[in-house]
Amino acid sequence: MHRQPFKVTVIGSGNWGTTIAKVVAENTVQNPHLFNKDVNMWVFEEMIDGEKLTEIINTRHQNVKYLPGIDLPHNLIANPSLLDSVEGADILVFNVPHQFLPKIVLQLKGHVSNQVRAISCLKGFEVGAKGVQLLSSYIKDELDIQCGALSGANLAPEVAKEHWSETTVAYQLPSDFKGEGFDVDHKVLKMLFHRPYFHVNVIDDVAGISIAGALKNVVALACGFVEGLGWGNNAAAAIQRVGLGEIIKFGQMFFPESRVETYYQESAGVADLITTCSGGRNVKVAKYMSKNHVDAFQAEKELLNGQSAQGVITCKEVHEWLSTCELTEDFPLFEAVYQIVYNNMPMEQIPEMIDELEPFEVEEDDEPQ
Ligand SMILES: NC(=O)C1=CN([C@@H]2O[C@H](COP(=O)(O)OP(=O)(O)OC[C@H]3O[C@@H](n4cnc5c(N)ncnc54)[C@H](O)[C@@H]3O)[C@@H](O)[C@H]2O)C=CC1
Ligand SMILES: O=C(CO)COP(=O)(O)O
Repeated sequence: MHRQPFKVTVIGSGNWGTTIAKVVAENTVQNPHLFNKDVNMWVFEEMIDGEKLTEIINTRHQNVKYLPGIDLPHNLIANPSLLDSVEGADILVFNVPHQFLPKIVLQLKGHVSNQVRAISCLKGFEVGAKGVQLLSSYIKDELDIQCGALSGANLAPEVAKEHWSETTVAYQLPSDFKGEGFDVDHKVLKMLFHRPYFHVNVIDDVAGISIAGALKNVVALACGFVEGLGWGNNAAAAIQRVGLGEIIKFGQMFFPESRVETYYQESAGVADLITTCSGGRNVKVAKYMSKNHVDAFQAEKELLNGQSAQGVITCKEVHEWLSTCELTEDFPLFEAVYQIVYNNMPMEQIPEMIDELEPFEVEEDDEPQ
């Protein structure tokens, strides 16, 4: 880590990756004392009608595949080489669908100084030898760099169009914090992400915002199933109520450092659950499955043009972890989503699966005469 101005690289260029890169690049231009103007964005290269996506971004300044119709700042530079894009960076902003993170981190190992600081915008978990891990902890452990998170009620297309929204950034200062002006702190992160249309609150609770962000995608799938069945708003609200309970329980059980207040006080909590269940990709994929009788992978393929509905993978990660702990019965909604997506359980069975009431037993004396 050098003295400011800090150099920033965004790793990822999907729907949210490109949107956050736009936000960051707008702020680096406006704050030259704090940040280097140019922002590298690592792009998983692909050809679009015979042209490289990186070349399209660098010449037409639009990500025509993952964020069409949105003009990008000219100081945002697409780079197809992961290692070249992180060269000299002080701050890494990770923003890829989380199934690709292990491969990316493996490539970065040995090429990133432990003085670099990072923020993960990913929503999901890593389940492996270390049990269930936050993605920020996974990045921190694998690369030996301090890593926080950004999560909120942020449907990318709305943020990209500069419609007002809020978000939460969570970051804990590392034990080798170098001091103001020499290191990343809450003030620097606010300057990096806050825009007039994108209001940032910076807190310490990395676990709370990450758990909420990962698990609301699973709840959104359940919401899409009942909506697709035509059960209406009451059913969707019931799913969100039960889902919120399971999100909080999961946090308290496996990440006791997370704070319950984060779920209702921060954009990353209930607000993100509501927006995702209203108009996110997860709810759309689940509705499509329900209406067209296709599986989740087919629905993703037909609907999302290469984008990812992260709940499809997260429900499996959650199931694997809960099975290891023999606790699947304690999270009936998460388990129902897993069974629907991976074992063809009929969606109509959700109410029975999540029913928390004891079966109503008629006493003999009460039986109608
Ligand atoms: N899109 C949204 O509205 C929001 C997304 N998020 C989260 O941000 C994270 C990133 O999501 P998006 O940017 O929307 O991604 P996306 O869903 O648009 O996925 C497309 C991206 O994946 C990349 N990709 C495809 N194959 C790959 C491979 N083999 N290796 C590496 N990259 C590959 C593509 O190049 C493209 O950049 C996810 O965890 C998501 O949950 C968070 C808030 C909002
Ligand atoms: O995380 C999101 C909104 O905050 C985006 O949700 P989807 O991935 O379901 O679109």
